[in-house]
Formats: sequence, C-alpha cells, structure tokens
Amino acid sequence: MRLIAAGLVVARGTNVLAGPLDIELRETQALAVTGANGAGKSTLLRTLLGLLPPAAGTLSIEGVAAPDGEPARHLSDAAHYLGHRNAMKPAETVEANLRFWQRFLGAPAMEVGDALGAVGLSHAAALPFGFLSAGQQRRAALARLLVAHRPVWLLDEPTAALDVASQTVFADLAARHLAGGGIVIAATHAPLGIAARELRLEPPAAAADPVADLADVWA
Ligand SMILES: Nc1ncnc2c1ncn2[C@@H]1O[C@H](COP(=O)(O)OP(=O)(O)OP(=O)(O)O)[C@@H](O)[C@H]1O
Repeated sequence: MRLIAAGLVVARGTNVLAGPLDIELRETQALAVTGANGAGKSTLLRTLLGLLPPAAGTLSIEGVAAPDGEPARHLSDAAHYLGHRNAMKPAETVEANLRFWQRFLGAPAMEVGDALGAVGLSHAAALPFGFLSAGQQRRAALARLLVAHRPVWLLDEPTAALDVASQTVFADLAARHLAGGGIVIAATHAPLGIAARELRLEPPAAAADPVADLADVWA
C-alpha cells in the first residue's frame, strides 16, 4: 500500500492554508500533523479524504482494496475518518450506534461487543450515547475504527478529551493497526504515543485568516 500526496496545496475557498506538501506513506507508517490552531490540520485531513478539493496537487492510493473488493481509487475508499465530532446519534445506545456504523461501512472486523471491550466501555453498551462523558464518547468513536476494516485511519485530534489511561488505550490500538499493515495520519496537539513522522503546518498570516478578518470588521 502506498499513499501519495504530491504538491498538495490545501485551502478553504481562495484562502490557501498550507502547501505545497509532499507526503508518502506506506503500510505500518504514521504521520502526526501538528501546528497551531487554524494552521490547516483539519483542512488537510478533509482534503485527503476528498471532502474538500485541493487548490493544487494530486492524491493517490495504491495497492489496497475498497470494501467491495475492487482496487481503491480514492483514499475515501480505504479510510476511516474520525473528525472532531463523533458522528454518533445521542439518543441511540452506544451499541446501536456502532452496529449502524458496522453495517454502513461494510468490511466488518471486530464484533461490536469486543470493540467496546477494547476501549473499556463494555458497561456502557446499553446507554444512550448522549449519556456518556466527553472522554467516553471519544472512546466509543474510537471503537468505530475497530468494527469495520479500513487500512488508513485519518484522525482529527483522536485523543482530545481522553484521560491518560485512555490515551494509552488509543496508542495501543493505533500501534496494533500499524503493525497489521495500516497507515495512520493524525492531527494532534499532543504526543500520540506511537512512532510517527511529524508534518508541522505553519500558522497562516493573521491577515489571511477569514475569521481574523471578520474580527477586524466587528472590532
Ligand atoms: N467551513 C469553513 N469555511 C471557511 N473557512 C474555514 C472553515 N473551517 C475552517 N476554516 C478556516 O480554515 C483555517 C484552518 O482551519 P482548520 O480547522 O483546518 O485548522 P486546524 O489546524 O485544524 O485548527 P485547530 O488546531 O484549531 O483544530 C482557519 O483559518 C479557519 O478559520
């Protein structure tokens, strides 16, 4: 498996945030994307996934199958994406949420009950997701990575809200994924506890930040 971004420029509309970036990752490799608030880390992950168009450059994934068994043509065919939000229905139980994702994603991997055990949430399976604490919700979202197989994990601040013990649980899960031939790309402000190369995005100039511009207007 090979994930290649060549000359990738990431932007929000006409506002260029970072790049050109050259990224090449193979199985068992991890990349930690770091940088100040607003540097473009989330934007880079969403661009890699195909949710946002790159301002320039190319993206490719080679040597991996999509859930339907065909060769993956886009990274989204081969990737889990964990965003800032956990993408779970608050009124549904934790177990029902994960069962939904397992059906929706295809390529089932671990049983839902085992995945909940792996993140220390067996006791919370029958609770509505919305009843969980912020850290427990993040752990449940991490369990989504386990219930369906995707070789590439794109993670946006995966350890946000996690206590120290849960950060170790995350590190173990990520290390196991890498050892099994996976790739991990994670935006983070904190050490991830796994061996990873670092891609540091520099913060945009204040004048180029649309939010900063708005702040000027309303000051
Ligand atoms: N939906 C949007 N539309 C327009 N601009 C956006 C949008 N979302 C984010 N931006 C802008 O893009 C820039 C980069 O945001 P992004 O969320 O990628 O940063 P980040 O590095 O992930 O920050 P953080 O560390 O705070 O999560 C910021 O200036 C932000 O204001």
